[in-house]
Amino acid sequence: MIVLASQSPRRKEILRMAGLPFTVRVPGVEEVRQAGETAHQYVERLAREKALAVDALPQEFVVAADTTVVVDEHVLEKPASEAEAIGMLTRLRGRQHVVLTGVCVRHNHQVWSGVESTAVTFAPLTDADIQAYAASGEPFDKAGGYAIQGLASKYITRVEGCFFNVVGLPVARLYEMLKAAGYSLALG
Ligand SMILES: Cc1cn([C@H]2C[C@H](O)[C@@H](COP(=O)(O)OP(=O)(O)OP(=O)(O)O)O2)c(=O)[nH]c1=O
Repeated sequence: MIVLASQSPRRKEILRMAGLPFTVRVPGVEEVRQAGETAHQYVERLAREKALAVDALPQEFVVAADTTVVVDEHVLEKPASEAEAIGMLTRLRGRQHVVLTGVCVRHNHQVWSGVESTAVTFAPLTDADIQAYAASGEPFDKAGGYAIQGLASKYITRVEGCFFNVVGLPVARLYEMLKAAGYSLALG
């Protein structure tokens, strides 16, 4: 059985869509980037910490992830205010940025992890577009302040790489990691 160490509704939805049965155990991990840590190191470390922060039986496969948005070396996490969301979207509009998701599988004292990267391009949004989107409330529990699978979908002109990685879980890469760890769908 897969144990999803996440409270993200999007991560649950992606596992459900992929037909991977799971239960949820929510880790209590503080998401603070360490000085000098690259964005890749940050998301991979957090995914590992989340996977290690939940109890699991030897036969269970723990899955955890952490997503962040990087543009011009700036790491954009979840906006804490409408003003912060407006600032993020202003930085993202009319250009390409990268979404990184660190993903971790833990099984029987063994840990596998990696970072999947997807390039996303935004249309040139007007200030009015950005203000309306920020006022929608959608940005607030999303890294980078947008949801490619939500209202922001009408603003995304190009995706290069795994789409589900942007939403929060690179499910094809995760499935390869699960199989490498000995997971089989027949196990349920
Ligand atoms: C970029 C982007 C992010 N997101 C979401 C996915 C994640 O839920 C969130 C990134 O925050 P995370 O800190 O990775 O995850 P989380 O806090 O939501 O959940 P947990 O730590 O318990 O696993 O942003 C989207 O839903 N759509 C998008 O387009």
